[in-house]
Order: sequence, then C-alpha cells, then structure tokens
Amino acid sequence: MLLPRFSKLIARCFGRRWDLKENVRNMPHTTGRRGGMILSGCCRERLSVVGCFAASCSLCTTSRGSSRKKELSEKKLTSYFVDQRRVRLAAGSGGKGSCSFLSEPRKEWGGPDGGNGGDGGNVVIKVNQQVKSLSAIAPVYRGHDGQAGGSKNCFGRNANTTYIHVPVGTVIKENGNTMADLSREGQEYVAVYGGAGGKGNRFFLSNENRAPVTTTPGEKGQERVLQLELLTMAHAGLVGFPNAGKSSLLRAISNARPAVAAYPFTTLKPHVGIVQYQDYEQVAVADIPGIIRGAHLNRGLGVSFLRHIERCRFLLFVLDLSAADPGAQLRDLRFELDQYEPGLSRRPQAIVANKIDLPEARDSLAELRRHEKQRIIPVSALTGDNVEELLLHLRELYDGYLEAEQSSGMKPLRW
Ligand SMILES: Nc1nc2c(ncn2[C@@H]2O[C@H](COP(=O)(O)OP(=O)(O)OP(=O)(O)O)[C@@H](O)[C@H]2O)c(=O)[nH]1
Ligand SMILES: [Mg+2]
Repeated sequence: MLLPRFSKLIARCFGRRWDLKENVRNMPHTTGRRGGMILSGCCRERLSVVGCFAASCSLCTTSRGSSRKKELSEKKLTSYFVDQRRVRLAAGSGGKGSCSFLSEPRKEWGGPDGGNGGDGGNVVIKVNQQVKSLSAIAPVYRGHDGQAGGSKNCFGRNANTTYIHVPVGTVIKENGNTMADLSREGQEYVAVYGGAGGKGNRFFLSNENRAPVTTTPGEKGQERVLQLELLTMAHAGLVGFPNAGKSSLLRAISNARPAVAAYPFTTLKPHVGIVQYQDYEQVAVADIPGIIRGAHLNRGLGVSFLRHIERCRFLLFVLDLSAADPGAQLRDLRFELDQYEPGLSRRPQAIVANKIDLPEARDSLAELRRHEKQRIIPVSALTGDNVEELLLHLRELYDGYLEAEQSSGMKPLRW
C-alpha cells in the first residue's frame, strides 16, 4: 500500500499532517494508478527542496500554466510557388489474357474460355482552376494496369484514367517543343496512352485449332518525360524595378493584397489582382517580381519571371520617380524584355510614373517627359493620387485588346 507511506513522507517534508483524502487534487505532480500514488523523479526532489522549475518536467510546466501551443516552423509557414516541373509519365500496362478451358459435368471438352485482359489506364493532364501552382505535381506518375482476363470468358476491367491537375496557363513541353497550351478551365491533354489488354486463348479458337493454349500479355503503357511550365494568365502585367511600387499599385487598383515593404525583391511570385469596372468587365493585372538590369543573364531573380510577362496582353511599366534616372529604368526594362523575347517590349503598354507624392518626383517627371514621347501617367500608389487616370487608360488598353481578338476571330481571355 503506497498511500500511507507517502502521506508520512509528505507530512515529514512540510512539517504538518497531510490529509491525503482532501488534498489529493492539490498534491503536486501526482498521478494515480490503481488507487495508489506515484511521483515523478523530479517531483520527488520537489518534496525535499520545495519548488521544482525544471523545464523538462511536463507535469511541472503544466501546473505552472505555461503550456503554449507549439509554434509552426518557418518551413511549414512558407508556401512555395512552383512554376516549372519535369514529370516522368508511364501509362498503365494492359492486363494479360487468360488461358483456361471450360470443364463442367458432362462437358469435359467445353473448349477454350480464357478472356482478354483489360486496357491500361491513360495519364491525362487536366486544367483545374482551383490549383494555383505546380508545387503539388509529383516527379513521377504511373497509370493503373488493366485487369487480367479470367476463365469463363471473363474480360479484365479497363483501368481508370489517372488525372494530373494543373493550373490554368500551363504549357506542356517535350524536349523544348511545345506540345500543348492549356489555357482554359477543364482542358485536357492525354499525355500517355495505356497499353492494350492481352488476348485470352478463346480469341485464338479457329477451325484449325479447337484447343488453343496461346495467350498474349498486355501491351506496355506509353512512357514520356514532359516539362510543365506555368505562365501567369493576366491581361496586364506590372513590369518594373524592385521597390518601384508595383505591389502597392496592385493594392491600390484591385482587391489583391501582395506584400509591400521598403526592400527590393519583396515579391517573389506573381500575384494576380482583378480590376472591376462598373459594367462588370474585369481586367486581370499581374504583379511580376522586380526586374533588374542583367535579368536576362540571370541577375536578380533572373529570367524565371520574365516568362510570366510573355502571357500578358499589355504591359504597365512602373517607374520609380524617387530613383535617380527613371528614363534609364524604362530603357533597361525594355532592353531586358527584348533580350528575353524580341519585340516583347513593343506590346500595347502604358508608362506609370509612381511616387508622385514625393517632393523630388516633379523634377524627375518633367525630365522623363522630355525624353519619352509616349503618354506617361503620374500616380501615387501610396496616396491614391491620379489612380483614376490609370484605370481609364487600363480600360482603353483592354477594349483595344478585345477588339483585336474579335476582329481576328479569336476568343478573348475573360476573367
Ligand atoms: N512615397 C511613396 N512610396 C511608395 C509609393 N508606392 C510604393 N511606395 C513604397 O515603396 C516601397 C516599395 O513598394 P512595393 O510596392 O513593395 O514595391 P515593389 O515594386 O512591389 O517591390 P518588389 O516587390 O521588391 O519588386 C514601399 O515602402 C512602399 O511603401 C508611392 O506612391 N509613394
Ligand atoms: Mg512587390
């Protein structure tokens, strides 16, 4: 019996009688087991020292009320944006044919009855609007194999198709050649075909051979290695140097909430914001990570994000009026775009001169206007000054795009 022995010990430690029945719940660090009491090692010490603050003692920490929810590691909090993936695809093989002969009472030579195998499953790449990046794409996909044939002329079941869900705007390439451009919701591309099922011995029955034992195995499924590339789908792309205020501008004109901070390369993945007009037209604007001089040589974030500009129907060059030479910024941006794809900088565009609220901005704007013939829209993403002019110009660009698409018989991209 443990209880009387511990009551004596406790009473000796605290110099007074300890009524166990009343103080069981107040007793420090005790756990019950079949009516008896056991003390943890650290709590035994506590009885003699009075006061245990060992952090490793879970019972003590609980009694001090300091149990906090375990914080998530930084790794778990970070969401990765993946816009490129290489996948190996193998379709399912066909099921093998069966070799069997019917044998029933009074039907000893019932003849061959082995069924054919089922076809292997295809692997299909399908657009799903809920998927936003290629991060969930596995490196290898294997289709299901067809079921083998059975006796009594039972055919094996065809395998189900394996679907790989990708975001809108995924381009499928093989050895650098574009195989498919999935730009509409629900669009599918059969990447690899499953093998045909094998033949059972019933298939080989003929007048010459009344008892064939021949069967064929199922065909192997097709195998391919494909590159998946995600190109952000948007009408307009915000192109500018780091810190020019692209994310701030997207916040000012849409409901998107990309991070804004006073250091370069705050934005590390493209964000798409939707600008809503009163006639229910919606223009998608993409905030592309900052581009610096030499981006085509992989400086800064490199060419990886220039790819996203490729899909934008028109461009909004965002210049920082607080920087030394905004004209040079514009020249560098155009140069980088042309290095990536010749003629990319000549897409329909608007030049947005940001940070007009700053005192030095007026001079920079005048200087910029002197060298640039094109229309320049001065705005302040921070205070919202003159954002209306930008919205009107954006709508003009959008209407121009709709007209161009309709006149060429194409279906314009609508959000
Ligand atoms: N005064 C002023 N500051 C601005 C304006 N627009 C943006 N900023 C500031 O400029 C800094 C950079 O803004 P961001 O919107 O993060 O710039 P960004 O172009 O998205 O930068 P990256 O994501 O690094 O490419 C932030 O401190 C903003 O508060 C503006 O119109 N006026
Ligand atoms: Mg940004």
